[in-house]
Amino acid sequence: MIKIAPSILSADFSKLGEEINTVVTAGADLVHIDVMDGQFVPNITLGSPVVAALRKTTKAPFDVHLMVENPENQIDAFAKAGADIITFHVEAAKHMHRIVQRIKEHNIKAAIALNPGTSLAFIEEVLPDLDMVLLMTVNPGFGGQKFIPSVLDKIERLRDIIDTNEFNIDIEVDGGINLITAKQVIEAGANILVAGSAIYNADDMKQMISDLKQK
Ligand SMILES: O=C(CO)[C@H](O)[C@H](O)COP(=O)(O)O
Ligand SMILES: [Fe+2]
Repeated sequence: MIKIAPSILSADFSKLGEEINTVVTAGADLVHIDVMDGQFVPNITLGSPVVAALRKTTKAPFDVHLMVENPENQIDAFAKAGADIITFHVEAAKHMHRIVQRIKEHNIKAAIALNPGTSLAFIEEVLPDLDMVLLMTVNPGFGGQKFIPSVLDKIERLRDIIDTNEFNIDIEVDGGINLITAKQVIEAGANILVAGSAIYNADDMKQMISDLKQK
């Protein structure tokens, strides 16, 4: 089953609570929250107090994508704020295994993100401990960027590893997902699609979410 996770990076930040409810009503399976620290990526977005406030506005699962240096310092705060999945970047992590365990201590899902230029080999040893892998299909930092097609091959290779080993791990993709690239990533083996601009700029969000699932 394909799940859609609208990224609130493309939402109107002056009314985030309403914007989340709009996509949840339109059929979002998860709410994707992009956390940027101005260090790992150039932008700064929001922190755990904002997530805690948004938690009061919906019961929908929060998929928190940490684009931050030293992610180990942020796990407890975002878990307490109400994250259901916490994803950190392998490129920012010195102690990957420890961070995964730290997330799991909160009884929530743990995921690792890989930039387009990062090899799957970096997560091989921790793969059995993960609930999800996020394969970035753009370089992180901004919404509305162009999909990088070379990641399709990486999605296929990860799908093969997961299926061969009978791991229960979701493959999420993030960046430049639209009606054309959604078809490509689903065929390659992704099952959770993040989409920001495609959903928030759509005239009919409900139709867009349903169309992105390629039903
Ligand atoms: O993590 C992200 C950027 O670093 C965002 O989730 C992503 O870019 C979504 O935006 P769009 O669908 O417009 O590309
Ligand atoms: Fe993201």
